[in-house]
Amino acid sequence: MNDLELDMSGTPLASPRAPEGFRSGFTCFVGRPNVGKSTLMNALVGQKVAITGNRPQTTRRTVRGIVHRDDSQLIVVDTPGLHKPRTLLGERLDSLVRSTLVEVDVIGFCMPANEPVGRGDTYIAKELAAQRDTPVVAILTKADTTDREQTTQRLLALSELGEWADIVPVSAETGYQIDTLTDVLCEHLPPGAPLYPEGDLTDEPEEMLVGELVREAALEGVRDELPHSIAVVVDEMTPRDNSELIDIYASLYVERSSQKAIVIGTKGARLREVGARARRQIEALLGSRVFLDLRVRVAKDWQRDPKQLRRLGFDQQL
Ligand SMILES: Nc1nc2c(ncn2[C@@H]2O[C@H](COP(=O)(O)OP(=O)(O)OP(=O)(O)O)[C@@H](O)[C@H]2O)c(=O)[nH]1
Repeated sequence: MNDLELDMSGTPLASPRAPEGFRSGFTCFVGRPNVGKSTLMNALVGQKVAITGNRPQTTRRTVRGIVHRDDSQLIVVDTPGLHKPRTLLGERLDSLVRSTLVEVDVIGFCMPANEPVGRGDTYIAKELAAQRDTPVVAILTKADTTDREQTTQRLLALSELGEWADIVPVSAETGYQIDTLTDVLCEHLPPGAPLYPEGDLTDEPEEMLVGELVREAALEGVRDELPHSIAVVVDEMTPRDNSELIDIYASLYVERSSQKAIVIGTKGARLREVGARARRQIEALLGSRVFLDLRVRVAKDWQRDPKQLRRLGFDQQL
């Protein structure tokens, strides 16, 4: 397993020898868009390392969240929802999900308690059945939204969807069974030394997290196709001389000038709100005061253009 672990983390082992009985390895959560995968990862890690949103397909990047236990270390890889490809970006996402599935030690299949089993769930369950070598734990998410009887019914429906190593109902909102889920996932990890130093919660560069927080703020309240058309690049992030302030310059890319007008809003009101919201989150993340300068730029049809995708940083992740 060692080659694979080094491959995925890209970092050397934190300690050359495994402490007696220690387990370490990777998991990923799969499921339809919007079932609560990113929120669940944040709950497991105990800090916001992935952005969430009430629009499907908020997640575009593979973020690793790291859960530290006395006897194990679980690294959560955040995958975009499995979905049928519509654009070039969509196609790349799909192959990313598939390649992630074969590289983890245990898969978490997420289905929400507050919706009946749909075609998307059946499609993904079938995909997972093909991963014979990797155990799959079925997770009923958003268990806070249903009463006991409905939860039981959903658990039953979930159990009939496939061959699961375990089934665990959880709520990332209330924390219900989050520890239990961590225990269950860790049981499936191979023996091995910790892969990351104690205290690390993610291996995403700070600039990436900052960009994601800006994108999250920009997505709030926008409709239709716009959420998929927004990409954020942090152009510069530097501590200001003789001050505790960090200067951040970021560009918000959209695909058309009509979208640019929406993002900016009347007399720039909307962009100011986005900036204020993002700044609060970034200050919490960095533990420092921040000056945030946001520019909105048009990159025509970037989702379909390989050159633009590369420029916006999607080639390294996808
Ligand atoms: N009530 C409740 N809502 C939740 C819970 N977990 C997630 N949500 C909400 O469900 C929505 C989607 O959550 P995400 O974590 O972004 O879902 P995702 O599966 O990562 O979505 P994609 O990025 O589209 O794949 C958000 O509005 C969350 O606040 C939960 O345990 N309880």
